[in-house]
Amino acid sequence: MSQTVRWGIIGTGAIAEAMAGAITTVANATLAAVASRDRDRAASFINQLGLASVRANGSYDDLLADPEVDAVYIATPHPLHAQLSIEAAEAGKHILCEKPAALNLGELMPVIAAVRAYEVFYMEAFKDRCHPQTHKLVELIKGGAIGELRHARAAFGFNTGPNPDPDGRLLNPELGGGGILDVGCYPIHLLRLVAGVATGRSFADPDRVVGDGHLGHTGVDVVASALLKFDSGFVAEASTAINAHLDNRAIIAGTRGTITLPNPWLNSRGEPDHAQLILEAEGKTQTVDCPSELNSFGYEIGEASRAILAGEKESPAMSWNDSLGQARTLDLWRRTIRLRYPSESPERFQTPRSRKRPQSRTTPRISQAEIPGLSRPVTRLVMGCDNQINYPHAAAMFDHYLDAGGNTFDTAHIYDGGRQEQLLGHWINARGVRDRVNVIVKVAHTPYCDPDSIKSQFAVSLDRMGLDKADLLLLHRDNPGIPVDEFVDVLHELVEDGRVSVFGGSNWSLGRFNDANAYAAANQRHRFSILSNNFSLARMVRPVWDGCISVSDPESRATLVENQIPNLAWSSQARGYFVTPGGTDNHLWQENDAWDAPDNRTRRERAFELAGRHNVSAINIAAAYVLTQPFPSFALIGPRNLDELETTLPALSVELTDTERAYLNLETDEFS
Ligand SMILES: NC(=O)C1=CN([C@@H]2O[C@H](COP(=O)(O)OP(=O)(O)OC[C@H]3O[C@@H](n4cnc5c(N)ncnc54)[C@H](OP(=O)(O)O)[C@@H]3O)[C@@H](O)[C@H]2O)C=CC1
Ligand SMILES: O=C1CO[C@H](CO)[C@@H](O)[C@@H]1O
Repeated sequence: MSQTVRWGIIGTGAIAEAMAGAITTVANATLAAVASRDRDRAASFINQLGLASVRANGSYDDLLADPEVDAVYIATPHPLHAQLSIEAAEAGKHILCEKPAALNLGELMPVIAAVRAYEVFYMEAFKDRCHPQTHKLVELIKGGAIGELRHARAAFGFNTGPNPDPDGRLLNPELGGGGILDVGCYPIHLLRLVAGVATGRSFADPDRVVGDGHLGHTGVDVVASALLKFDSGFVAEASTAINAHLDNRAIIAGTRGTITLPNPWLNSRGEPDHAQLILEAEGKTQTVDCPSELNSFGYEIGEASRAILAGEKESPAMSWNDSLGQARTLDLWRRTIRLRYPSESPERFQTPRSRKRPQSRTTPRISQAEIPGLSRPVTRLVMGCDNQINYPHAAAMFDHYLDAGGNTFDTAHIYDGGRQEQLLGHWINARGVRDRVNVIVKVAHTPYCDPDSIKSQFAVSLDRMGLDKADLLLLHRDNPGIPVDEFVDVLHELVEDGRVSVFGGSNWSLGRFNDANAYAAANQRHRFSILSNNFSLARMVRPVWDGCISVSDPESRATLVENQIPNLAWSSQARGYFVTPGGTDNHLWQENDAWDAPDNRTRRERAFELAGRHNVSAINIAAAYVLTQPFPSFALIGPRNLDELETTLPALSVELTDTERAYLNLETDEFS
C-alpha cells in the first residue's frame, strides 16, 4: 500500500457527506469511491461535493469488490453496520464503521471474530476519541489532576423538532431508532474511558447499569438516563434525548477537583471545534485549551489511516474489546427500559454471518462422550447459560457453540429470575434444534432444597423454556437433613413420567450420592447418573458459594475413577485463576478468594510451563487436566463472548499424559 489509504464510503447520507469533506483535509487518506443503493444518488453525491475523480457505485457489493479501495467507511443506519462489516472484512477491506458498531452485543461479537479472522483493521467511529481534547483529558486524569475518580455526569441530547419523520432512522424501530443508540452512546464511551484511565486501563466496563427512560409513540427511547457503577467505586450518570436539547456537557469529579468539558462531543462537521477543558482543583480554576487544526472527523480518518498504514488491526482510540464493552453497556441500558427492536426477537434475530462462505474453523470441534440413559452423547464442553444479557447475545453464543460441535446446555431455575431459562428455550425453539441438544435443568437450590420444590420448580422451568422434558435434571444443592430416599422417589417419578431422561446431584457429597444409589438399587428406582461438583486443577481453598462442594481432592478422584462416575465440573478453569501467571488481571478469583494458595500457585506455574510445551494457553492446560481424567469428565464453561469460547477450544486437542497430569497436580516433580 502507498502512503495514502484509498477509502470507499458506503451510504450517501448526512454523515457520509461530513466524512467526504474531512478526507480532503488529511494527507494520509484519499476518497476513491462512494457507494449508494442507487447509482444516480452516488453520482450526484460526488458531483455536489465537486469530487470528479471519485468512482460512483450503484451497490455496496460493487464497492466491496473494487480492488482500488483499501478501506471502507460504513455510514448507513445502525442495523446494517454488523452485516456490512463482516462482508467488508471478507472482501479484505479495512473498516471504519459508524457508531454504534452494531445494534447489540450479539451482532458485534461475530464482527470482531470476522475482522480477527480476515486480519483487517477495524474501528468503531467515535470521532471524539481521536481528538486532542480527549487525549488531554486522559493525560490530566492519568496525571492525577483531580485525584481519585469518584463521580461523573455526561449528557448528549438534541431535539428532533415538532414533526420528526416516524420512518426516519431516529424514530424508526426497524432502523434502530432512539436516543440511546444514536447519541447516548457518547456519554457511555466517555464514562467508560475515564473509568478505565483512572484505574490504569484503557477503558472499564460497569459492574452495574440501572436506568430509566421514556419510549415515544414509535416505541423507541426519546429520553433516557442511566447510572453506571464501576468496580473501583466510581459512579457515573449518562443522559440522552432526541426530544430535548440537553446541556451536552460532561463533568468529572475526583478527590482533588473537577474537569468540565463544555463541548465533549466535538460535533462540528465543518471548521475545527472550539476545544477546551476547565480544570478546578484545590481552589484554582484553569482553562486548558486544546488547539485543533481539523474537525474531529479529520482526526478520526487520520487516525484510522495511520493505523492501517502502520499495519495495525486496532486503534488505541477505540479497541475491539472497548467496542464490545460499549455494546454490552448499551444493551444493559436498553434492557432497563425494555427497549427491544423487532429484529431482536427470537423469531427474527439471526446472528450476522458471511453471506458467501462460512468462516473456516481454526480450533478443534468439541468432542463427545456417552452418559448411560441419554439418547444423545454429551459434548465434553457444556455451555453454561447464566450470563447472557439478552436474546441476541444468547443466540450468537449458542449458535457459535452449536457450530463448534457443542450440544449440551446447562441452566438453572434460580438464574436471573428465570430469564436465562427463557433465553435458552426461545433459542432452542426458534432454531428448531430440540432433537439435537441436551438440556440440563437444575432445581431445588437452598433454601428450597426439598422434594416438594423439585416438582414445582421443574414445572416452572419447563414452562419458561417452552419444553416438555429435560434431558438431565440436577438437584442444585443437597439438604443433608432430608433422607436421600425422599429425593430419589421424586426424581424416579419424573423419569417414569417421561419428563426427565436422567438425573443427578450438583454439590452432593460422594457419600450422599452413593447412599442415594444404594437406596435406588434396593428399591428398583432410577439412580443418580451424574454428579456436578467443582473439579479443577486448582484446589478450591474456600467454597466459591455457600454449600458448594469440590471433588478435586485425591480421595474423591479415586472414587470417581473406581466407580466411573461422570462429573460435570463447574468452575472447571478455576474462574480465571490460570489467565495470567500472577493472576493479577482477573477479578473473579480474587473477589471470592476461593483459589489462591501456595500449592495452587505452583500448579499455575506448572500449567504455564506445560502451556509452552503444548503451544496452548495455561487456561487450556487447566481445562485439559479436567477433560483427560480417567473418569467421564465434562467441563462446564461460561464464556461471555465468542472470543472466550474460541480460546477455550484448543484445550480439546491437548493430550496430557498421566505423568503430566501428576506433575501439574504436584504428585511428582518430574515428567518426561
Ligand atoms: N459520528 C457522527 O458524528 C455521526 C454518526 N452518525 C451515524 O452514521 C450513521 C448514518 O447516519 P446519517 O448519515 O445521519 O443517516 P442518513 O439517514 O442521513 O444516511 C444514511 C444512509 O444510509 C444508506 N441507507 C442504507 N439503507 C438504508 C435504509 N434502510 N434507510 C435509510 N438509509 C439507508 C442511505 O444511502 P444510500 O441510499 O445512498 O445507499 C442513506 O443515505 C448512523 O449509524 C449514525 O449513528 C450519524 C450522524 C453523526
Ligand atoms: O453521532 C451523532 C452525532 O450527533 C448527531 C446529532 O447532532 C447524531 O444524530 C449522530 O448520530
